[in-house]
Amino acid sequence: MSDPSRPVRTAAVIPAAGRGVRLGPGTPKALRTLGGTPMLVHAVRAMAASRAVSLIVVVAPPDGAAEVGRLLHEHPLAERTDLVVVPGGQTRQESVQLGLAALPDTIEVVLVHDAARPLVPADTVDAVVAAVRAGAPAVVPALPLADTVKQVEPQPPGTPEPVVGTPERALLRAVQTPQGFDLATLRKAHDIVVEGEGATDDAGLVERLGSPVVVVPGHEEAFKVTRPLDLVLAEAVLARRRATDGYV
Ligand SMILES: Nc1ccn([C@@H]2O[C@H](COP(=O)(O)OP(=O)(O)OP(=O)(O)O)[C@@H](O)[C@H]2O)c(=O)n1
Ligand SMILES: C[C@](O)(CO)[C@H](O)COP(=O)(O)O
Repeated sequence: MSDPSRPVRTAAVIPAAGRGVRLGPGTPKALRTLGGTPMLVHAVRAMAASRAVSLIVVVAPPDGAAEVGRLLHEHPLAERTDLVVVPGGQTRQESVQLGLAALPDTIEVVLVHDAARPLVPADTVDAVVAAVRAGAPAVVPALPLADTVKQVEPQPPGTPEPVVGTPERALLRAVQTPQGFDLATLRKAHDIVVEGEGATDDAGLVERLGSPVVVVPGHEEAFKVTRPLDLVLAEAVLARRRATDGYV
């Protein structure tokens, strides 16, 4: 039986190597600013806000690791959190794999958190860590859906898409990050799933192993900055936090 008083070493991998095509032309998405501070810096601070996290691996755009290193040097963290920057890959899955490869074997629990979810609250991060430490090999924060979802038969642009089904909404959840894992389980999942047959999130890879994945409550402010309107919402949330919580 595991000793609950023994410290479990927890790291966070932050994939930040995406271009942000859906946000529109410009610098890579993670380096765009939110309230004057790069989105990536907010995401790194959100992980460091959890006392459990002792190491953060940032996966930078493939040609931008030096720039990201400089940027993070200008925005230092409290001394208890170590920071490493590695270059990323062509897909999110590849970037996460490169981040996992940088983790020492002393790490037991890993969080994978999108740089594009800069405003996840510390309580959500802590809830994910706590569920993994309690024995779940894979934990995802998620929220019920507000919209009804239709399954369609995809058609070329301009052609109406026939509906083939309406999944029961009460059974669906919209999944966020950080997703938390027993490190050995996540490494195994990434090792056996070949690129191109991947999943859109890390828990999806663990599901293919046949290992259990559980959901804990997500948070509205953990939304992903994907399209321009998300940036407007993120600026508003940040401004409110700065005015009311002394958030930096
Ligand atoms: N090759 C990639 C692609 C994505 N990501 C990261 O994965 C997270 C979630 O991806 P998403 O928000 O979809 O970002 P992009 O891939 O940049 O977006 P888009 O598809 O609009 O280009 C982001 O933090 C992004 O930087 C990554 O590390 N490496
Ligand atoms: C991991 C994720 O954020 C969970 O919702 C999402 O799947 C990332 O998807 P994207 O294809 O990178 O937008």
